[in-house]
Amino acid sequence: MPSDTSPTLSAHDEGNALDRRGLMLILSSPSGAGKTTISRMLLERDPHIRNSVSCTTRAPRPGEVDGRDYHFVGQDQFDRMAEDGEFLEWAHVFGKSYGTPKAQVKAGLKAGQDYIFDIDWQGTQQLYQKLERDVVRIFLLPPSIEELRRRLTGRGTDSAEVIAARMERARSEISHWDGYDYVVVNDDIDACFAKVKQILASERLRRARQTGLIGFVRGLMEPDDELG
Ligand SMILES: Nc1ncnc2c1ncn2[C@@H]1O[C@H](COP(=O)(O)OP(=O)(O)OP(=O)(O)O)[C@@H](O)[C@H]1O
Ligand SMILES: Nc1nc2c(ncn2[C@@H]2O[C@H](COP(=O)(O)O)[C@@H](O)[C@H]2O)c(=O)[nH]1
Repeated sequence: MPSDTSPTLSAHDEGNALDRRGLMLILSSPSGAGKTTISRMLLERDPHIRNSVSCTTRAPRPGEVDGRDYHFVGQDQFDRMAEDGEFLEWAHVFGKSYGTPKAQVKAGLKAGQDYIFDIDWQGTQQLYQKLERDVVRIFLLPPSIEELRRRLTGRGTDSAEVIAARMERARSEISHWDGYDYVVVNDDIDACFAKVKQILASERLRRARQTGLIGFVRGLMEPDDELG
């Protein structure tokens, strides 16, 4: 029998697992490749992961909700927050400012909470420099440049000018693919989602994240009273 101080198996993730530290799942891609779609699918289906809601100075798109999709802030407020060190990372993207608020994430990770980040390569590098062991980096690629244009146009949320600017940046965004742990081509959405889920499931099982393992293994290795 394990002693009183041995950890018990706790309900965590799918099925029972040991207590563990949370992880930061980063999704990056050229604009329109499918980060938001995959993030939403994950958030709807997996109760153990939360969205890291960024601040941005860009205007809301139709259907976007303040506080859920982004915190929409003015440039002055964003600059003040950056100056006060309120961001884990921040960057200028497509002429606007975007940043990840620090609040919650650090404490959440310690308590075993996972977070999903839809951020660009600049933010990914900053998070990796600060929290390397917590970060899992996935880059999504479109099946072709033509399909990327079709998706940006078909989304119907941006002006022709905005779409042209994002297409113009697509190749330079794609050039950062090799700064990621995993690269997934988002051709079929369900197949892509299945791969992202597989990555998440494996990363949750990493030994270094399983903070309950040391005590659990110690308990297993204690002498068995019944054997004498
Ligand atoms: N595998 C797919 N097949 C077809 N359409 C897709 C697929 N994945 C995403 N889409 C569609 O492509 C459009 C762009 O997707 P989404 O908004 O998720 O991209 P994004 O990478 O988050 O873009 P941004 O960086 O501009 O926010 C959406 O209309 C979405 O429904
Ligand atoms: N470095 C950061 N990049 C971010 C953040 N939030 C979003 N993004 C990236 O910006 C572009 C454009 O996003 P959109 O919603 O305007 O289409 C995209 O690549 C996002 O991943 C952030 O907090 N930090």
